[in-house]
Parts: sequence; structure tokens; C-alpha cells
Amino acid sequence: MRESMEEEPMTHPGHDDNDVGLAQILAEVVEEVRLSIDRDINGADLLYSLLRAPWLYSLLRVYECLVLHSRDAPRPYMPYSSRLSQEIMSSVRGLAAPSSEAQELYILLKYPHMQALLSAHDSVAQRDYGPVLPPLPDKLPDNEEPMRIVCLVKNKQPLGATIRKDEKTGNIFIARVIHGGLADRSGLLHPGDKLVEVNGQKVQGLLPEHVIQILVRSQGNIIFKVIPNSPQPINSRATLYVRAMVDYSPLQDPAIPCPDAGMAFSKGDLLEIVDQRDIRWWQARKLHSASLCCGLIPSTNQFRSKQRELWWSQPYQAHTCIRPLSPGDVGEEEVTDEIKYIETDEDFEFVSEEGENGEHMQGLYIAGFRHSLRVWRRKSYLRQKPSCYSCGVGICHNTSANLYEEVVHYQRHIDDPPRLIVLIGPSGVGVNELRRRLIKINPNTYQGPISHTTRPQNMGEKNDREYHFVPKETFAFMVVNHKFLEYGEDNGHMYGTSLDSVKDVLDNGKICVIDLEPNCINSVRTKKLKPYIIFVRPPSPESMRQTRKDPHFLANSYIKRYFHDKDFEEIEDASRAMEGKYRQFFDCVIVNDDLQDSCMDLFTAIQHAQEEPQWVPASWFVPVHP
Ligand SMILES: Nc1ncnc2c1ncn2[C@@H]1O[C@H](COP(=O)(O)OP(=O)(O)OP(=O)(O)O)[C@@H](O)[C@H]1O
Repeated sequence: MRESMEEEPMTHPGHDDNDVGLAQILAEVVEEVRLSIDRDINGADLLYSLLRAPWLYSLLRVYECLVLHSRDAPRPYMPYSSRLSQEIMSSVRGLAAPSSEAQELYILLKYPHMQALLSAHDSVAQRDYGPVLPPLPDKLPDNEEPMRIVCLVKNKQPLGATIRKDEKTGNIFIARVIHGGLADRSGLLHPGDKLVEVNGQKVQGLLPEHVIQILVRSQGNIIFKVIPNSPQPINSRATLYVRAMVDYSPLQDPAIPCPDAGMAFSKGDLLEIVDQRDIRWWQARKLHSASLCCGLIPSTNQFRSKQRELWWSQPYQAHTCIRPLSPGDVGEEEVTDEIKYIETDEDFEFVSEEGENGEHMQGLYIAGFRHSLRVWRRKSYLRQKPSCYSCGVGICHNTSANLYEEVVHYQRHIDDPPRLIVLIGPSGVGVNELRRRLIKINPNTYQGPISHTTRPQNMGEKNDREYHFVPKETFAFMVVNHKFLEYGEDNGHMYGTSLDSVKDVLDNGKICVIDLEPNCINSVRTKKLKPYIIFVRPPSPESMRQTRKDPHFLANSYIKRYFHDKDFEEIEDASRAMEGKYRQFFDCVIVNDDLQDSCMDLFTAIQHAQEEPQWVPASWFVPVHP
């Protein structure tokens, strides 16, 4: 063994003369161990044979190759997609009886444009797009702050960062980096980084506006010299999903530090909040929006102060997130008494107190279509006081806690009770017509709740069928004990829809469909009922004129008459006011133009609500502590 050992070179056979490093060290160790054997040291034989094992040398060679490549050599080029497609095609060719899918894949991969695409991909992937930077000087002064040189290629996107000036020192700092913007995606610029130079021009002492001007004038690559800030704290909270409860326009918010970096949103918009590090200004993007770039939105913290920042962008490129509010979006629109309907003597008919077609069909009684309740609703809506929900941030600063509602994605489990379906719409739009048709077509699936009333029972009516007829005291007791989802008074009698009557329908395994006055929405938005709220919107007055030539509508407690032109305008006005105030609660909007189509839309929406995932308030899933 020793003889053979002396014949061995210092390095393993096949080892390159150029190979140094670990293999070299190992060879020296082996030599040491060999000498140990000569000195008859215990275990040296074993160690010697282990260290001379060929596999160990192969492993070391692989390791050295990898280290060498990653350090000095250019990235190895692997035309991966093209090669893979060739391999796939040759495998398919080798198949005796390729399946139709394999044949289709072969044809697709063979197309010249597909080949060109793959080849383009490979060439792009191979290229190194990093800037060529000057070598570092050999000797750096001891007191030199570490400087980062960042090269960004100017394109049509905003750079997505804001800058601010420290008034004491005159230093310019990066104030914030907007998620999804160019600066963020570069990963090289961070809030707090001190900006030293832009394209070779020193910026200390300059006004932020001047720095922006330098950026505007530069073309192609922009080279920044920055002194990096200390490591960034990680975002403490995971992504949060919210529904906007107000309209917001950064251009109209005097508190925002940089309106250009803000993001406008409207009531009901779903927002993904990706950064809450700044307690005053969060970064968010709209869900389902094509734009990757986030924008600033106010946080729910009350105390916001304005600290001036400038949007570090290409000024001739408007920030894509910004959309000024349309005039119709802003402010309060009160419904006036104008909406009251006027009777004419040539085209009206009197209706009996409760009589309406369609409530009693071939032995089937459909509850919940009592017109007294509906007339009361109309009057009640006219009396409504403005709600704080409808104010913009600028108008109602103390509502910031109501800016957003946290939402989660919810899919109803097959064993869960059906979600309550709530229809909302201006009087006369056709809410009851749609509801009636839905229940009539499929009474085994859909049902309305039976309302309570204090009015006397009429001939032919049955208690607990048309109504739950109750004494005034019982009704008052139920009111005090919050038993009603909504209640009101008409012609001296009380009417109400109780939570229990809705539960009765749900317990029967049916989908409960109710129509509700919008200011009662909060009474149904509960974990138990998990309502899906559908707003029924009128089509244009012109379209209503076409579709509502024949129908009569309920003008007041006693009169049914044809629609007049003025009615259509009033329905439209009422609809706009309702939507302006409550649209943040609407899960779906149906335009009731053609009746058949609207019925179909309603049917689809209800199916969607019961069977597909929806964004619902997160509070529905918060455990309730006793
Ligand atoms: N899409 C439509 N096309 C034609 N007529 C319609 C349509 N939708 C509803 N109508 C008719 O319009 C009239 C009013 O509808 P409906 O009674 O359902 O209104 P509503 O929204 O429930 O308001 P209210 O509670 O004040 O009666 C009814 O005669 C109804 O048949």
C-alpha cells in the first residue's frame, strides 16, 4: 500500500494543473496523513484511504467549478425554452401513436412565431441589463459613507417615489417608495436614503422642485448616487383587504403630503392595503385594477399632519391612479318632496287597502308584498336625515374610523343556511315586481318573510298568512326589544319585518328575499344573515318610457295609476341619491330595463351569492366573546 502510495501524484489523477483551492489543500492534507502512516499513528490508514477516494475529488471539482462560475465567469447561457421545445417535439415525434393533445402541442410549438417567441425569450433572458459601473477606487478614505449608485431606465411609468428636503441641513431624502412603481421594483431605493447626485449633479441645498426638473430633463438612464438608509423595518401587518366606505380624492385632500402619489377611490371599491408602515398614509391598490402601482390613501388613524413631499416622477406623465371625482360623485343629494306622486283623474284606479294582483295565486299566498309597508317606506325615505357615511373625507374629518371596512373572501359552505337576499331600489323601479316573479317561478326555493301589523284583519285574510296581526302593545314590545329589521307607520297602523320572520324562511331551507329601505341596511348586515344586497337601478327615463307604457304603479295608499314622464325623472333622481349614499353596501347592481332580462340577472346574481366566493365584512367572522 505504501509503495503504490508513493507512485501517486500529489494531486488526484486527472486533476488539472490549474486547479487550486480546496483540491490543492486536500492534496497537502493527504501527504501529511501519508507521513503519519509512516510514523505508525493509529487510524491514519483509514483516514488516508478516505481522503484519497475518487468521489471526494469529483465532488470538489464540481464545487470549484460552481464557485468559479458564480464569481468571475459570465452567467452560463442556457437557451432553455428553445431547447425544451425541441426536446418536446422530438419526444412527440418518437411516439408511435401520439394523443390529440400531444399532436396539438407539436403543431403549436412548430409555428414559426412560437419558435421566434421562444428564441426572443432566450436571448432576453441571457442578456445582462445591469449598468456597467466604474471600478471602485483601490483606497477609500476611512470616513467615507457607503454610497450606492443606482441606474434606472426612464420610461413612461412614474418612478414611484417621493422626495423631501430636510430644512435644517438642506439634504434631500427619499420620503417614500410606492409599491409596484419603478423605484420599488428596482429594489435599490428606500425611504430615508439620502440623495447625493442625480446624473452627476449634486443635489444638496437644491429645492426639491429643482431636483424634479433635473429628472424631467434627463433622458434614458438616470443615475442616482444615494447614501443608503439603515435597513428597513419589515411591514408589520400582512396585506389587508378593505371596502371603501367613502369617496376619496387626493387632489381635494389638504392633508395628503403628496397629492400626485395619492390614489382616488369611490365608495364600494375593494382595496388591497400592502403597506401600513406609515401610520398616517397607507399604500394600496385597487383590486381587479390593471395598475400594479400603489397609491397613498389615508390610514384610519385620526391624527394626520401635512409634511411636504414631492412626487418623484416624470411630470408630463400623469399618475395613472389619479381620477378626479365626477361632479355626481361628490356631496350630498337630498331627496326632496318632489318625489311625491301626483294623482290625475283620467288614468288612476283606486286600490283596496291591501289588494294587489299577484299576492294570491292559485292557493299560493306570497307574503311580504303589502303596499302599506311600501307606501310607508317611500314616505320614510323622504324624511331621512343625512348620514355621515355619505360624506367625503374632506367634509367629515371625524369619520376616519369609517373610511374602510375590512373584508374577507367568503364562500358559503353547502351546509350553511342560505344568504339573505336584500333588494333595494327607489319606489316604482320594480323591486316588488322582480321579487314577486322570482318567488312565483320557484316558490320552493324563494320566499318572502311575513310582516307584522297592528291594523285590523280584513275579510278573507288569515293571521300568519298575509300578516302576523298583533296588538299595538305586542308591536311596541317587539320594537323595544329590537325584533324588527325595519318598521314604520302608515295611516295610523304599524308595519314591520321581524328578524324571526326572516329566520323562519331560512330555517325552512329557503332563500329569503326581502326588499328593504336602504337606511335599514345595518340592521341586516349581521354574521347570522350574511345578506347579499342587490340594488335595482332604473334604466334611463327614455328607456322607462318605452318599457312602462302599460303598467300601473302605486302612487299612494289608495291610488294606482299609469306612469307619467315626471315619475321616470323622479325615479332616476331617487335612484341616484340612493346610490350616492349607500352604494358601498351594494354587492350587485341590476338595471331593471327589460323585465325578462332583469329577472334572469336577478336569478344569476342570487346563484352567484350562494355558490361563489364573495368579499364580505371581516367582522362576520370575528368570534363573539360572552
Ligand atoms: N322592467 C319592467 N318593465 C315594465 N314594467 C315594469 C318593469 N318593472 C316593473 N314594472 C312595473 O312597474 C310597476 C311598479 O313596479 P313595482 O310595484 O315592482 O315597484 P316597486 O319598486 O316595488 O315600488 P313600490 O314599492 O312603490 O310599488 C308595476 O306595475 C310593475 O309591474
